[in-house]
Amino acid sequence: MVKVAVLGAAGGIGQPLSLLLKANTTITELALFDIANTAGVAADLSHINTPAKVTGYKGDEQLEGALKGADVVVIPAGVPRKPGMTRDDLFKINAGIVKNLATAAAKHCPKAFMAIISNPVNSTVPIVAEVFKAHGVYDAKRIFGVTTLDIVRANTFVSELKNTEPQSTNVPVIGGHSGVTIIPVLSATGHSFTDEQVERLTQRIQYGGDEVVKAKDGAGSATLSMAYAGARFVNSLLEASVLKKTGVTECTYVKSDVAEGLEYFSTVVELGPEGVSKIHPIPSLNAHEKKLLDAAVPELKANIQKGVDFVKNATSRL
Ligand SMILES: NC(=O)C1=CN([C@@H]2O[C@H](COP(=O)(O)OP(=O)(O)OC[C@H]3O[C@@H](n4cnc5c(N)ncnc54)[C@H](O)[C@@H]3O)[C@@H](O)[C@H]2O)C=CC1
Ligand SMILES: O=C([O-])CC(=O)C(=O)O
Repeated sequence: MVKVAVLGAAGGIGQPLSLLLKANTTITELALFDIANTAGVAADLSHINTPAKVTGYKGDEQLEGALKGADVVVIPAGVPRKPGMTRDDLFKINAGIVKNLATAAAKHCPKAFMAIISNPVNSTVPIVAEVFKAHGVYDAKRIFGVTTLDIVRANTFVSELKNTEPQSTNVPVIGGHSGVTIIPVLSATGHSFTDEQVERLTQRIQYGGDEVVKAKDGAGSATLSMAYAGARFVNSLLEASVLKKTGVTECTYVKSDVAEGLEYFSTVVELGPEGVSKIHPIPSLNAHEKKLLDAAVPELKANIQKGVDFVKNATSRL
């Protein structure tokens, strides 16, 4: 039995993500949770002839049912950006949402792999970790920030420039998931780029999210490409943990000591039966990439501290 719970399943990401997960034949139960509209999404997806039994859960009182027995919990719940906003501007609303959902997960499925999509990821991952610590069920190997969309974008943009197959282009993107904290390691692709190409690609990968926010013009941020990226990440987790495939890797934002002074960082991570199996070090960086890393550190550090403090302050008020 393999149960995946999607929290925020009726949203812009939640619906297409749930559709893609319904197509994964390893999953036997897909639990869809949201504060509204889950019944319709669940009924709709339940007619697809793949093994996963689809169930809908709505509102706080049904959260336990969605989470009980879950092997993987994916969280795309929360508000998206509008033009002019940073991901950090979402903290005010999303921090509380993620904290409450993590609290329920710590109680009802403490061993589940937690895949966090809700922004700002740089802060929401530490929030989930602190909640699990407060409940005495913390396992750093099981909590992931989903940064896969940065890799998906980087692969697309590089393959367009270099005329390579998009699926076999593989650009490591390390660091965090917002603006300057997103560090594409173009030097690791085996391609050569002019300085101007590096500049343009880096800017586009770091601000790919803004490109979509602008194009959607007030109607939200990336949903379809994020659903694709989220499904890719969950599929990799299940391949490594359930199907016991070896050598499955993804860049993901986890508790890590690869970057001095930072508690969380994304590099290539090998996935295994217990979640994180091996964290690869920061790949060798050229001078330009070292500068990107230097620029990322202070922002990432502040984002992480903000998440940690949010839970600590909330706990002390209890
Ligand atoms: N990690 C990444 O690369 C990306 C992250 N995101 C983030 O994902 C989040 C969701 O984005 P969208 O799906 O576009 O937003 P959306 O507004 O379309 O959907 C969010 C869903 O969350 C639900 N929700 C709100 N509070 C909830 C709660 N307490 N429990 C359960 N569900 C709740 C809403 O009812 C809604 O259905 C945003 O924070 C966005 O910034 C978006 C794209 C990429
Ligand atoms: O830009 C946003 O707000 C959503 C996001 O994280 C992305 O598309 O990478």
